[in-house]
Amino acid sequence: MTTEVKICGLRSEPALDAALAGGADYVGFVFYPRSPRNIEPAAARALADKARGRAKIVALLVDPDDALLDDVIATVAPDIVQLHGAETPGRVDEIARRFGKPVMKAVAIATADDVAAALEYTGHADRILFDAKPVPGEALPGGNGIAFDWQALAGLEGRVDFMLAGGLTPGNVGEAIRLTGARAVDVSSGVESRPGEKDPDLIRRFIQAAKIVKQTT
Ligand SMILES: O=C(O)c1ccccc1N[C@@H]1O[C@H](COP(=O)(O)O)[C@@H](O)[C@H]1O
Repeated sequence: MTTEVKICGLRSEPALDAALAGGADYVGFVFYPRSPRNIEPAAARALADKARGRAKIVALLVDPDDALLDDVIATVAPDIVQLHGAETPGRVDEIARRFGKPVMKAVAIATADDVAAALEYTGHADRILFDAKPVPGEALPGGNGIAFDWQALAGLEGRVDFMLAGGLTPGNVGEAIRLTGARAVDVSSGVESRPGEKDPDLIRRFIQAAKIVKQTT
């Protein structure tokens, strides 16, 4: 079994093509106007249609209301909804029920206590995404290219279905997988030449570096 890879914040065909050719398992689209990776639902639909059946399509939203979810889900038809805001377990349930899509809930991590607190989403979200806690005053709730101390996830391997994110790059993703036992990894900034500008070669290198690591179980 190889590590699953999600390439997030796609906005162009060359970047999508690199993700698909490299063997990405998930491709993510960001629906958050403050992000340099924000994409309109209609533009995401065109890219998603090219990826459909080859990689799972993930719609990333931050504290979305039902109207935005209605629009994104009707237009893009994602396979998975990624919630990257302050959504409560109750709101996760509500969204999963109303839209009938698997939900991945992102949780901001700095310490092992944050990991323990994140487990409140077990039984609500289909998967938990561990991302670095943004530094206070940071512009975005995610996509900042910062890593957290992976030791915070010690002991979690095999007990919780999680995806690892935050500051991953082609250079550090192998070590991150080995240290945490992550079965799935997610990247945005680490495969960009500047915020919002994906680099096809970095995408290819990231997927290769993640997939080469042997999963032990
Ligand atoms: O990518 C964004 O712009 C973004 C905006 C708002 C919330 C989350 C966002 N991205 C997600 O953040 C993590 C970590 O990204 P990075 O690799 O450290 O840049 C990842 O899950 C992205 O999908």
